[in-house]
Amino acid sequence: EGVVLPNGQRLTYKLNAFRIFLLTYGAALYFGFVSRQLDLGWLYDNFAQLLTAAIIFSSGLSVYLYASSFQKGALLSGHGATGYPAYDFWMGRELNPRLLRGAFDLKEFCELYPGMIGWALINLGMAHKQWAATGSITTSMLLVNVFQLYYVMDALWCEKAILTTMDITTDGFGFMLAFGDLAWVPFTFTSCARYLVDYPQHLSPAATCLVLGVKLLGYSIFRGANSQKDMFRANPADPAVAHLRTLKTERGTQLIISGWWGTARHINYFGDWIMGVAWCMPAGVQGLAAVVPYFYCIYFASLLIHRERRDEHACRLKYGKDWDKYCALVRYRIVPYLY
Ligand SMILES: NC(=O)C1=CN([C@@H]2O[C@H](COP(=O)(O)OP(=O)(O)OC[C@H]3O[C@@H](n4cnc5c(N)ncnc54)[C@H](OP(=O)(O)O)[C@@H]3O)[C@@H](O)[C@H]2O)C=CC1
Ligand SMILES: CC(C)=CCC[C@@H](C)[C@H]1CC=C2C3=C(CC[C@@]21C)[C@@]1(C)CC[C@H](O)C(C)(C)[C@@H]1CC3
Repeated sequence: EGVVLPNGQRLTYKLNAFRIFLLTYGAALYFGFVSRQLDLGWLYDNFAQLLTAAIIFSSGLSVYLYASSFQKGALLSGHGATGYPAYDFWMGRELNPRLLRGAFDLKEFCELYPGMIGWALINLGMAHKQWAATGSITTSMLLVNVFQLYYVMDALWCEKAILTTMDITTDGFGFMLAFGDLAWVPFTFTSCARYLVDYPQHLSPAATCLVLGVKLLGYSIFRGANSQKDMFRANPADPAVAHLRTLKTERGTQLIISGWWGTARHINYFGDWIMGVAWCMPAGVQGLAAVVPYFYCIYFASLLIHRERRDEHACRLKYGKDWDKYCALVRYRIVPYLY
């Protein structure tokens, strides 16, 4: 798959994330739970050491990325090469640093492979630790594993969708994404699963149904909105999206102003956040008091609010006054009738 950058340059990517996920996660499942030759609980026992290693590695990678971005011919990010070293180190100067004569894209790899697959494996390790300690896996631990596993699989199966995100097309590869991909995602997104090893929660059937309902609501909005936009961007004449009302723009690309995208300018973020709440709910009311298992949905709200502002800025540059027209038609940023 390829992506055409704002400067017209076309980059190609080899998409192997889902296959590598199947190999690694499948092996962990078999050797951990079937042949029982692998103690996945080791991930729980050595969590702090692994996190420390991830922080050290991502920091070292960031130093390499910053230094190598000064090589002649490096393709720089539009807003990561400001001349302010601290900001450029954080955001990343080079847009798509590569190895092996351009065959290995460091940013795309780090964004989807070690962090996302690591997230699923650490969750599995938490479930294995609970299973080894108690002889069973609670409904709450199962829900967290299944929910987040599905999210990881969705991201890896739809790997080419990441090629049009701002992280690939616009943001440089610096400490924010290196640390975010390799340390933040696998070690903070697993907070709830880790909490459930120390404080097992037993959900009632009613509570389980409530969690499932919230997850289904969030996923319907997330998948419905993202698929609608992806289909429209791929082929506006597709019968599934041809009925949508749109705003024609001088840029040439149309903006959807009905369907999911008529309710809020980033309705997909709202669905994603609702899913995040469903991932935390298995920790129950006791988890709320502990805060840690609800960290994901608290952090995620701040990330999405900030991300929406960054995308708004990018869209205002892309669309100019047409974006103002769009904002007048679709007044809410993320939450319909609220924000
Ligand atoms: N779990 C996590 O930590 C994270 C999850 N995500 C998720 O990733 C998904 C993708 O988010 P993100 O990468 O921010 O990008 P989005 O999928 O939100 O896409 C934003 C782009 O879509 C286009 N667009 C915006 N409005 C419209 C419209 N009305 N009609 C047609 N096109 C429109 C614009 O690009 P153009 O017009 O140029 O096509 C805009 O720049 C989201 O669901 C988000 O929740 C994102 C970050 C972190
Ligand atoms: C505090 C701090 C260092 C934050 C760094 C932000 C990163 C954690 C996120 C920035 C963009 C991300 C994306 C995903 C995960 C989190 C990070 C890396 C993503 C891979 C999750 C799955 C989605 O389907 C996605 C592929 C669209 C998404 C891409 C952006």
